[in-house]
Amino acid sequence: MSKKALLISIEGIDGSGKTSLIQELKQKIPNSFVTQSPRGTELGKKFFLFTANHNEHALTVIKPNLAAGKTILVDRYIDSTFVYQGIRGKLPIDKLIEVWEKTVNIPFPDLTFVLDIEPNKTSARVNKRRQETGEEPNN
Ligand SMILES: Nc1ncnc2c1ncn2[C@@H]1O[C@H](COP(=O)(O)OP(=O)(O)O)[C@@H](O)[C@H]1O
Ligand SMILES: Cc1cn([C@H]2C[C@H](O)[C@@H](COP(=O)(O)OP(=O)(O)O)O2)c(=O)[nH]c1=O
Repeated sequence: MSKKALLISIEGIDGSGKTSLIQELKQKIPNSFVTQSPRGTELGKKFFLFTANHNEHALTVIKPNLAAGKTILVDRYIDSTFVYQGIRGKLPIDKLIEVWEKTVNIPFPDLTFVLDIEPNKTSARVNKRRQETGEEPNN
């Protein structure tokens, strides 16, 4: 019997090292697939917009690749919704889960790594990354 494919999410603040860790893991895990949860636009930082985005991403990217037996490494996932739309947006997390259970089908991760770093350590990293990549500041 083939083993169940794993859905692994990597969470952490901007500059905590999610992208770098995922690139390392991708080299080490055979048959892995890397994806990134949809980011919000300026208009789209609300729970229902993220829910629609996560659902679409689950349907079109996550589930087909799990079904194909790939180990999925996802850069930010539903814990980002719990933190940004839930805790920061002041919506109770049990209500968010209840809405998801009733309306959408977003697979929960089998394993989550949270990259825990002092926020003041990430600003130097993000500045360095901006210089290297020319990315624009977020806000
Ligand atoms: N463990 C680490 N130690 C020091 N610098 C790191 C480490 N991991 C990543 N970086 C650097 O920090 C910056 C942000 O990393 P990145 O992987 O883009 O973070 P995120 O995807 O979480 O925003 C990059 O310039 C990267 O090279
Ligand atoms: C996936 C997701 C992201 N977000 C937010 C968190 C971040 O502010 C933003 C992503 O910002 P971005 O700078 O693209 O992320 P990274 O940390 O990977 O560099 O989207 C939510 O609010 N809810 C979500 O469900």
